[in-house]
Amino acid sequence: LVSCTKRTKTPKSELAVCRYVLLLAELEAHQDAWPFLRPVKLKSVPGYKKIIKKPMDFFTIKEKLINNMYLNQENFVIDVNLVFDNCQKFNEDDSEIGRAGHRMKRFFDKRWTELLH
Ligand SMILES: Cn1cc(C(=O)NCCCNC(=O)c2ccc(F)cc2)ccc1=O
Repeated sequence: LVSCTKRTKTPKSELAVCRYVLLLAELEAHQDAWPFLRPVKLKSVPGYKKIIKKPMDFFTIKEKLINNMYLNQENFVIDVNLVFDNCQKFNEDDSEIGRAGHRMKRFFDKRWTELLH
């Protein structure tokens, strides 16, 4: 009889983690990813610390992935969307970083949908 205790992660969640790692690698490789690759330097970007309550970036997401901190897929998507929501909040749509954020969000939404089907 196969033991029913969950000694290891269920294969489903391992597949999900692979999907996140793949998708994150694609986000980081995107030509418009440069504003989002590392945490925004709060000392060198005036106003950012006050305006953005929950900073997030692709490097931080990768660390959370590696430390297995995304127990379900929602939290992964929530953090990725936080990167783009912060960007829209802090930057004019018609700015270098604002436009990069919109392009990255469109790219993510498309790939996320494709990977789910
Ligand atoms: C998302 N966001 C980012 C900034 C920001 O100033 N971000 C750093 C830009 C400079 N960073 C680079 O140019 C860079 C970073 C890593 C790399 F691998 C290559 C280039 C300001 C407001 C904001 O809302």
